[in-house]
Amino acid sequence: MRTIDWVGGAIELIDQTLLPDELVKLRITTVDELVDAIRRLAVRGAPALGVAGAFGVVLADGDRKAIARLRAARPTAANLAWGVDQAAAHLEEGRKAVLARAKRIRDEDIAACVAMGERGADLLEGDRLRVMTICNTGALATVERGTALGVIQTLHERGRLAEVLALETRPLLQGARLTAWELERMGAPYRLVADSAGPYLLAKGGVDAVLIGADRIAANGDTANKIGSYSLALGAERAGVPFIVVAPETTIDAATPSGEHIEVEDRGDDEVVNVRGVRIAPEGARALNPAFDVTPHDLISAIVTDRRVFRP
Ligand SMILES: CSC[C@@H](O)[C@@H](O)C(=O)COP(=O)(O)O
Repeated sequence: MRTIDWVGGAIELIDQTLLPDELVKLRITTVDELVDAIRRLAVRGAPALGVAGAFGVVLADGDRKAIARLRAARPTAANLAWGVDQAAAHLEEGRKAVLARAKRIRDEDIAACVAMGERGADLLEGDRLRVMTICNTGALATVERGTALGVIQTLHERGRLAEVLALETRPLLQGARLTAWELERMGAPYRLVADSAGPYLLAKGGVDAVLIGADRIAANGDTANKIGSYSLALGAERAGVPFIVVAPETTIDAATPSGEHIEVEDRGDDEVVNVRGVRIAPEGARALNPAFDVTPHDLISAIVTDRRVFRP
């Protein structure tokens, strides 16, 4: 099953806001519907956003304003603007050429995830690995298989996975709702942990590697990823645990020199003061809600892409 695809002249994607309770596919036929799906995280994860952006240009039918709206729907994941630009570069050649480029981006993403899974699993040493991860970097964040969770799936398929510690990932619980759902379907052993338990569990020595994805990697290796990644990087360094970023080359933004230039999306108060529609803070409570943080390159042991391994 693909997270996102082009089916019968429209985008078909899994509505991730309904997981793990319901597995429902949305059929998207306009750019406005797609922008709405991206903003409310029905489709999410950097590589999946790249594919969504590319197919979205087909739906835009040459409307430059609609393409600009789509490109700006979420600012941090490099892949969204990249996918839009790649497809839009073929606008002069007509709709067929735009659709062909978008389909190639989808197919390249599938191949990239297979390559990252193998390269990441080859890089790790040991036979009974206990790994920690945050957010969701699985098939749901790509077209198939995923990035960091793709490495974990490959380890599981090779019989080398002892356990995954998956951070629940407040405020939107991508770890609890999506990663746990994917690990269940894989039949992989896992336990969920509260985000604040991450660095303590690293310090206690129960983890062999931290594997995360990336939303944007600056030219110097500084990496934006889901909020909470930075505290895991600090905890991993202190504990001497490898901290590994797994992302396709399409997430590398060579035009951004370092992390301080990365725009971090602020998603507003509601997601923090409410959990799945239930208010948990007093009326009038305000919140800060950065969706991502930036891990400096010196805290990263390796960046595994579909083509190579960087050691910053
Ligand atoms: C393979 S996905 C890499 C990242 O996009 C992922 O770790 C992440 O932070 C996603 O954030 P989200 O806000 O759910 O789109």
